Amino acid sequence: MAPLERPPDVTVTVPGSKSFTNRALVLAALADGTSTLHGALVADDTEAMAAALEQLGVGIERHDGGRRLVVHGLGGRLPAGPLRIDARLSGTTARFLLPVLALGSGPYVLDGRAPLRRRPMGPTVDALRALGAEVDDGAETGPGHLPVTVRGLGTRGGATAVPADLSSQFVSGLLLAAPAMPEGLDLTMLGAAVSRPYLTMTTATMAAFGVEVERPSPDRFVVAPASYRATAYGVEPDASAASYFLAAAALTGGRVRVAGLGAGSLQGDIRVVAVLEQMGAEVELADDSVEVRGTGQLRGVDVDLADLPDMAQTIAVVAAFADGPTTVRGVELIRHHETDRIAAVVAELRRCGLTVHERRDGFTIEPGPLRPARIETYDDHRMAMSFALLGLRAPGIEIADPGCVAKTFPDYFATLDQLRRPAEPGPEPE
Ligand SMILES: O=C(O)C1=C[C@@H](OP(=O)(O)O)[C@@H](O)[C@H](O)C1
Ligand SMILES: C=C(OP(=O)(O)O)C(=O)O
Repeated sequence: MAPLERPPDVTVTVPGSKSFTNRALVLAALADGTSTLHGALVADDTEAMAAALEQLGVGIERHDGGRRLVVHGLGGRLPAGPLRIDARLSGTTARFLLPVLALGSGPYVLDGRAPLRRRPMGPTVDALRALGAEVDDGAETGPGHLPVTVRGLGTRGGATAVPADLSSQFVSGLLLAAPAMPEGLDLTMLGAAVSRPYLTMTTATMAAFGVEVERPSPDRFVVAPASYRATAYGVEPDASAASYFLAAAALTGGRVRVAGLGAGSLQGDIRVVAVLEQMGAEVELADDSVEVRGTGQLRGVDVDLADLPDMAQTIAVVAAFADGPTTVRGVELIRHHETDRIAAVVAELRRCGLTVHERRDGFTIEPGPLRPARIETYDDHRMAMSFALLGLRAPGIEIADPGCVAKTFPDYFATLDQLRRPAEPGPEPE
């Protein structure tokens, strides 16, 4: 990708939220009746979820290229096994589906591709055993890892404590299935919870499908046995996907607006604009749109991204162009994402010639001139999407395995090319 010839001045459209799409798919599947999802993401992560649910007997009609889904729910009744389900590379599919599988007799085997087999599943496995399910894990890759076999005849529900300092998805997945458990769920989080905004996204989506979650304390969730109500659900644009275009405005000195995403979003990653503003960009967060304007000035910052861990790579590439060092902290958990994202960011920015200091929970980037480099992406869509931004300003940046963006944003590079469009006409003179 050649550097931009002039700063962008565009409005871009990003696809639906992966996180909301996969939550809504699970709840529509558990509901009794027919739901419609509008604006759904069409990508590998969501197709993994949809295909898995179809194996469980959920009817899914795809319209408008898969962006509108008509889902015929099971009402919590799962077919007997044996079934083998492939979560591919999707952490949400794995962590959200395991508790769903514990609602059926099974046996169900949940597996995934090698990078997903490396990611932790132990907190969900332990919680499901505590709730009465029979779970065999680690036959091939060690305890707490896929493939995992589930038999749910004994699942009662009730009380359980779940570590929340490694991933928020273990808690989210158990909550999503909770109303279908005979005794419901009384879940207490252990440790310093990470990615907290995703927990709010979970309870908000559950409410949209008719189930309320009580929160007696910030770390405790109580869900009574209940039935989800089939509904029409609108998926908002993906704030994580939007971040790359908003960051592009900040690091090129241009203007980028993303429609359909605004101040009311529950997605924690919308908060990336506060970091871009701290670095020197101008930000306009309206009800139904977000706009970032680069000012030509970028300051280094010291930020804790524990609530928006997927933004660590986005901020890292902006930091490469700042006028001082940037430290990202509070994101040790991203070592267990698609790849060890801390090690990957450090290695690839060093490959570009920057001095980067690795921390246990993040990194410190010293900005400087970038040399041409072929960026390794480690099966990680966010490595590809974030590091591609370097090429908007620096020559000779090549992204290895660009197709890995299909995990959540198949059209990413076509959308990124829109930054080369001629400036949008300004308002007519008075
Ligand atoms: O619940 C979700 O939809 C997600 C939660 C987060 O996972 P972690 O809590 O493991 O960071 C996030 O990184 C992921 O992209 C999506
Ligand atoms: C961590 C991510 O996804 P998941 O955990 O759902 O695979 C991500 O999209 O950055």
